[in-house]
Amino acid sequence: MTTLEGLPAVRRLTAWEPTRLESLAGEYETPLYVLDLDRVRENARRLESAFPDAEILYAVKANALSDALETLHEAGIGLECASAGELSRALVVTDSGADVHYTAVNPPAGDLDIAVEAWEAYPELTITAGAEDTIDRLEERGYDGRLCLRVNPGIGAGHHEKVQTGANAKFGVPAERAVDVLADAADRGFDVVGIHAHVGSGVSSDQLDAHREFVSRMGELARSVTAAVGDLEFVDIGGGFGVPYREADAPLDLEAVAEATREAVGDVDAQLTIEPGRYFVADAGVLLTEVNTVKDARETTLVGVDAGMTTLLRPAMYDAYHPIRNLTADTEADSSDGDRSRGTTAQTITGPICESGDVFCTDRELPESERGDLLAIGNAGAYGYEMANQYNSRPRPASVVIEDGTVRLARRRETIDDVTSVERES
Ligand SMILES: Cc1ncc(COP(=O)(O)O)c(C=O)c1O
Ligand SMILES: N[C@@H](CCCC[NH3+])C(=O)O
Repeated sequence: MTTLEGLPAVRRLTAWEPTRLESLAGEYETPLYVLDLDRVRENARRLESAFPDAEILYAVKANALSDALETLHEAGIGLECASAGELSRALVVTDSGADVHYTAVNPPAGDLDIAVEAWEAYPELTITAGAEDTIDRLEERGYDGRLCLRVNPGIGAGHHEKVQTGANAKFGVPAERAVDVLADAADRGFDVVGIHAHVGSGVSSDQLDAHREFVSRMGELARSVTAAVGDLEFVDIGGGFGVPYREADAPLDLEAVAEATREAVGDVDAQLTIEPGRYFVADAGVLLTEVNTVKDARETTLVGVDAGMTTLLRPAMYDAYHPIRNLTADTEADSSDGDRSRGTTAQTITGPICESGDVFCTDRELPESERGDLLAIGNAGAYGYEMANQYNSRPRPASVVIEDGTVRLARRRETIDDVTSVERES
């Protein structure tokens, strides 16, 4: 059983050093994403120790920053890509392509062209198809390389309905059709290497039963495919391992997830493959943002900050909870000469975007905010920058990484010119 105190299974926002974060904001301005690469490595080690015999890939979509990909590649983790763009990033990092999977979901023609070109250069690349059309379209492009079939297992799980994929018809070929589809693909000359499914994202320990049912369906399917079509090299059960976002949430019991997985697929004569994204990076990232407005509204104190739903979309999109800490108030409270101690009050924290959904939290009890305060929004390492956008013609923020105690700029802040220049170029 993973415990909070024993293993560093969850990194609370309070573990970040406030004065350090303040100095980063001072140097690089806000809003600013910060990613701790040492923490990413620790998360990788925890996954490796829970799944010692598995092939582990990183789902690049969680955070595609080159520094994150390089760090994980050096740690022996492969890369799972959801688009031609992610694939292009992975090919910069990989040596042979053998540790790269491209998972095609209704792939635009240009993506398939790039994936097939990538395979010509890296024949050990694996392409995972989630529809028979995708297999046909690969064949039309002359592809007869390593093929994995994404199946729809008919069971989903995850932190929100919008991220549950396992029973959503968009994702994968119905599992009951998999044997026929793979037999046909093998007859057509594809190198059938695996089956794949992804139950959903942000699966927590209280959804362990759904995970158990999911992996048991995958085990059963793997045995049927092996009997009817031939040996499989791997069974890929996707990612989805949840991390705690609320202060009171327990960390995912990774050992229990691994044990349930082994019970279901341990006797299948194929490599187990997992491809988490969030687990590697979520708690390795924070978003720093500055308070610019404090208003006494009718029922709450309204706090305006310089990050918004364009910087971190998760609260607006999924009502996702992210821990928030007022670093300025904490530094004051810690400083020896500081005799100031702020009270707390219920605050609604919102960004600069013209949408009423542009809210990070509603009526959350936090130290009273003042203009100029620096806030840290925790667990922002996964699906943070990746889902950032330029709505309201707002440039995306900068990202810095911390490694071995040093900080470097990993991605510069966009400018308004970056937002508009593509029009002038066309
Ligand atoms: C196919 C696939 N693999 C892996 C992942 C990674 O999910 P997570 O970040 O929840 O581990 C996703 C995203 O949900 C996915 O769609
Ligand atoms: N973007 C989602 C996760 C979805 C992963 C992709 N299938 C989140 O922030 O929770």
